[in-house]
Amino acid sequence: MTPLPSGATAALGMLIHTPAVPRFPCRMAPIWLIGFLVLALSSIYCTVLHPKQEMWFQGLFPSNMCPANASAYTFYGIMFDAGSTGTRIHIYTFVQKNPEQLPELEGEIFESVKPGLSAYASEPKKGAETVRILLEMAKEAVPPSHWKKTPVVLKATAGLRLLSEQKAQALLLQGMIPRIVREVFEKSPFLVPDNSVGIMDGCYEGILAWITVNFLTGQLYGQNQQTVGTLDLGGASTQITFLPRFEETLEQTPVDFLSSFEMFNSTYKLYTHSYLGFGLKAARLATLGALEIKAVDGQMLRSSCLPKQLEAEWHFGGVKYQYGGNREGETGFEPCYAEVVKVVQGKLHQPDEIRRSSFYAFSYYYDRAADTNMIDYEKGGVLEVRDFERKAKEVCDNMDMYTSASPFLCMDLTYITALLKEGFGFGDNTLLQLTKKVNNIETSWALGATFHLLQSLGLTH
Ligand SMILES: O=c1ccn([C@@H]2O[C@H](COP(=O)(O)OP(=O)(O)O)[C@@H](O)[C@H]2O)c(=O)[nH]1
Ligand SMILES: [Ca+2]
Repeated sequence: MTPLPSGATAALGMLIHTPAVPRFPCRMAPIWLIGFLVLALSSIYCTVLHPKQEMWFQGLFPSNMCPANASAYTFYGIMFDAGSTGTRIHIYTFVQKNPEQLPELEGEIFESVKPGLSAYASEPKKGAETVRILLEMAKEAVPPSHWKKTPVVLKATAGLRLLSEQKAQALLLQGMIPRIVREVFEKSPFLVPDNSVGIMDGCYEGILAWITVNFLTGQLYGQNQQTVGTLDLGGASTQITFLPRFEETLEQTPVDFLSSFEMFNSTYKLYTHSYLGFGLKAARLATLGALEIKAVDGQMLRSSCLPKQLEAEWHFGGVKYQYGGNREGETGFEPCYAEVVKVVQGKLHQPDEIRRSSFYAFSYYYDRAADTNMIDYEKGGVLEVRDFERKAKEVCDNMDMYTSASPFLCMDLTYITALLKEGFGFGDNTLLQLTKKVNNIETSWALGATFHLLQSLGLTH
């Protein structure tokens, strides 16, 4: 495994450049008065306020105009996350205040589109166009003088790895989407490193998300580091990553679940695994039995986790599925749990230690908890594993009241419960910190991947 950045950002100093500029009266002030005001404000800004406080006039001054800041320089990194359900752009701004200090992460611009690139298997040009439109945003966010030295990279995750064989060949082996996306990058004014478009190995997904979360929560530098484990639930795959505290965990873990890397002068030996086919949407297909059937077209797939009278169509990864409720048979939490548990039982490694730890959980864990008002959509919150089970029972046993927004709500909550308890082996009272953003930065593998990228290009000191 390639070593991860040893000298990346060590402190978070976030200045928010969204000044609320008051409206001035139309009459022009005398020119000397304007000059005096500019000098006075810039001097207050440079000597007293910068970088501690946010003021309406702050955005009027370039960050390098203050003498104390003369050696500060800003640089950027652009990371695309091509996931199974959507494509996202992360544009990060870093500031190096002086050569002795590590650069700081100043902020992130984030945007996403749906569906993901795998939905464009038969029309790769359209897929690449979604990337081009997102990249236009980067031209707004990064000043033209920095375009040439700002790297742009796209990493695809589980969606593309799951595509049916024929389409996967067209897409990956012949490299249609990667080739066209690379052309989009080459036509842009940004720096296009070698291997700028590719598929990310599952184990990196977990490690890089763990780095992001532990960096953002301040656990990768300074004293008293108490790292936190991370749980990511994508559409097609799911990852679990933590730093084992007990020797016996290391002894009882298969070697391919352990990865070592160095960061901020420390070496971390992480437990990490990506389970392909255990993402929320892949689990829906597995529950419906769609993965065992070769030609799913025309087959009605039924489940006790769906509203009884439902019959509908669902497109995922370029394939059309027809699904519906158990018209004749049972519906509700119990029969649903019995169906769903088969998808996970005995298929995942269960490290003992996790029963005694707490974890950060994001992506679909967050979305389903927010959809059912267990947490605030903006702020997130802390839940116990048993809260997912309680909510799954409530939704599945009252399907008509809950499933108008998504017919899969009962199945999704039941799957999350089964994955946590029967899959990973978490206890009922294990605490989960549901988090979408920390300090306004997305909890995604993309930040960890950008550290790695900047380090490999020698852009961080
Ligand atoms: O920046 C992101 C990336 C993903 N997600 C969540 O993760 C889900 C699915 O993940 P993804 O499409 O990345 O699937 P994967 O390819 O990881 O299996 C999305 O619907 C979101 O809920 C998110 O909240 N922010
Ligand atoms: Ca993902």
